[in-house]
Amino acid sequence: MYRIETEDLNVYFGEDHILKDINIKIKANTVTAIIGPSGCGKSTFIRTLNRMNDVIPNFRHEGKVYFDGKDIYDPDVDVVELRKKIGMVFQKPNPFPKSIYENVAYGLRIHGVTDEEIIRKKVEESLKAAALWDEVKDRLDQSAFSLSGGQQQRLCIARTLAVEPEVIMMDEPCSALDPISTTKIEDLIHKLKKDYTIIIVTHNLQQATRVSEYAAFFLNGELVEYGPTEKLFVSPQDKRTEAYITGRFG
Ligand SMILES: Nc1ncnc2c1ncn2[C@@H]1O[C@H](COP(=O)(O)OP(=O)(O)OP(=O)(O)O)[C@@H](O)[C@H]1O
Repeated sequence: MYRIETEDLNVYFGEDHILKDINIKIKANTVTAIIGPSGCGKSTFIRTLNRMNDVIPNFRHEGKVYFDGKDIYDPDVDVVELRKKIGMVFQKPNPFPKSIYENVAYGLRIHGVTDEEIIRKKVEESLKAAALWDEVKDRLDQSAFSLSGGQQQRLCIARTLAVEPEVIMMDEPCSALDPISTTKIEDLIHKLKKDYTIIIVTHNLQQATRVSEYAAFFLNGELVEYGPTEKLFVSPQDKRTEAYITGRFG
């Protein structure tokens, strides 16, 4: 069984047809890169996978989105629980105006965990998993805003990990970061793959080749090509993929 699967997925914002007949199957414990020029629907696609588009008033979809075989748009699906299982990290680090510790503890508290010892252990475990613990262990009470941009992004990853997701979606997580912080996030993605399924939107094609095993090329709302990253980059099957990866547009 695939962890995430879409079947003839179409997405509309009002009259605009944003995603067209998307069929994709994503295996557990893999990293999939979503690539394509600006405005082709990458963010809309991943936001459809954990129902984040639901908040947009004129959003409408047709087709199916399965998570572990269950259609996430079925009426009996608990959306809060779904978003806990399919976490999201955004382009710009967005820590809360709270301490480093409380940023990671937050998700546990809103999900009803009250035992401080459990929370403390989970905060430490999540910060370690996000490769941030050694840098912050002596300053957990300081504001999250005292961290560098790269550290803030790893803090946001720790916050996502704390609620034990199964899938982590990252929407251009390195685009606001310097090269050293970018390398740290990429190393982290390699490590996290063992325990999580990762979907990353990136404009950086080198990054896609460095971190992902599968790549999906979107263009004008269509999924033009999807397959093993190496194959897609070395021998693209579609002329449009070839044009994009060789820098002829986008
Ligand atoms: N809330 C919205 N209401 C209406 N149209 C929207 C909304 N959000 C996005 N769109 C449109 O949907 C299309 C796809 O946008 P999306 O943000 O998914 O593209 P993208 O590939 O992620 O772009 P980028 O790489 O620039 O972030 C665009 O034409 C955009 O204008």
